Amino acid sequence: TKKPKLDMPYLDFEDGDNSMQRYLHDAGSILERGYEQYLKEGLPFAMFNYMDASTPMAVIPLKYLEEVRSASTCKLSFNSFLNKSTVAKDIGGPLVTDRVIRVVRQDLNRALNEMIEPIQQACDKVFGILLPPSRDWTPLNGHSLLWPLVSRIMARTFVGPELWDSEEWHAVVSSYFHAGLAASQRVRDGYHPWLRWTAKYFDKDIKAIYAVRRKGEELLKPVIDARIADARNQANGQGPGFNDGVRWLVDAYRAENKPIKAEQIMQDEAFLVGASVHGITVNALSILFDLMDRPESLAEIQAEISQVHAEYGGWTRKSLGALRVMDSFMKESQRLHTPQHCTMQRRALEGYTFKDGLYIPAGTSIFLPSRLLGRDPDVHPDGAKFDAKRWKRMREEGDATKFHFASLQNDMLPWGSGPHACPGRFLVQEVIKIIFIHLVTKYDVKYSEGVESRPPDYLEHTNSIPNIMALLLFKER
Ligand code: HEM
Repeated sequence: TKKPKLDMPYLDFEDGDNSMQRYLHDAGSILERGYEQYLKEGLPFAMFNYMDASTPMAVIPLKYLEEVRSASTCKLSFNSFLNKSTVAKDIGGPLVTDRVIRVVRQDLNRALNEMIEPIQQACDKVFGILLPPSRDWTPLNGHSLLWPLVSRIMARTFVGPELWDSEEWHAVVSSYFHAGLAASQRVRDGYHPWLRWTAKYFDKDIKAIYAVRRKGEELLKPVIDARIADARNQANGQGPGFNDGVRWLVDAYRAENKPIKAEQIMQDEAFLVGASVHGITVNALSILFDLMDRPESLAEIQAEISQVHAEYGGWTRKSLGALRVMDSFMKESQRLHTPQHCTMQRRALEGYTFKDGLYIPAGTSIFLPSRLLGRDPDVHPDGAKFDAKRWKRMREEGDATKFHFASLQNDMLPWGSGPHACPGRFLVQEVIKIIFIHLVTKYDVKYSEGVESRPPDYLEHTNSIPNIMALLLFKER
């Protein structure tokens, strides 16, 4: 018997230009049309999937959220979606595993309190180097400031004290990330799925990935040995001496009785870098642009920082939690400018039928709307307006435990939802707050000559990335 096909309307560009380039830079306009025409009516639609040309994307409405959330990972899989769309296996990139997810969800979140101080030290050092004391305005784009800063913060968290500030390590991380992006795009666009395994023999970026992996393994080996020794010492009643990603990974492999290999730990670290550095960088930059456009909010946030600091005497998770104006501003910025148009992506590992009969064939990936949901005025009152204190008011007038930057909500999905919701979101919340405490208390920031407000986002398939290359001017206050 013939297998059922994806049964939903298919949207493409109505003017007939359906080139890959068009999907790379303009897919958002199809999503906008589909959101208004179908999703808001509770109906799904399909469109070309730039990340996997073999099957269309199935974009489904919010009414399926609960079912997607609770579907078994053997049927609707986030890991499979990610591994397939990054073509990680064919380019030698890192695969997401349940183990590495567990490390973030359990070990990282347990350690968050202890991370606050090292994150502040990383900020002190990197700001000091990139924006040294000067009476003049220093030009720097958002990427040049935030990438090295966030990369060091994440290295302190996931690698530990030995390599967090190592130029060699950061060169490995940066080369791996950039070669990975280039290779995955070229292999997706240029190789038939059956022939992708051959790309490693020809593609210069894949060769670069294997080379930086080896370099990274060399750097990690002494760190891994120190963590194995630390775990042994702890078993004998001493320590622990380390609380970082390499130690958590070593513990995870030991608990499973699996060999501890530098090769695998390097790949786990690469996944953690990929999941965190770019996302935090663009989220922080987006908030910075929104803040520069609202001097009255900036002044309120500066006043809140000094009042909370005076009250608590320093920065801990508790005092960071008391920055309610800042938290609300961050969340409002994320509501309007979350980079991902869609989240809750899952790949159907077998044919999947929703309760109302909607059928998703094996191999098809589903997506839920995130950015357009956040902007929808029927979902968020006065949805087009940047209302800086929207979420602070909701906490005061409604439930004080909800509506934080890292809270999960059904009416906006920047972190996804349910058991697979982003486990790194609490770290993101604290990191962005610490970065802004440094930035707005120590520096004035303005746009370069001729730019009045937030520059337009870059559109990249179903993502809208804040303009990381726009030049900003910084001066010590
Ligand atoms: C602003 C930055 C970030 C954003 C916007 C973001 C967003 C997301 C989203 C939308 C998901 C999918 C959730 C779902 O489908 O239900 C996810 C998953 C995940 N994120 Fe993040 N994330 C960010 C930063 C981080 C960081 C810093 C880490 C690591 C520390 C991290 C680790 C993960 C992991 C491990 C998963 C997979 C969870 C699972 O499948 O159970 N993310 N993230």
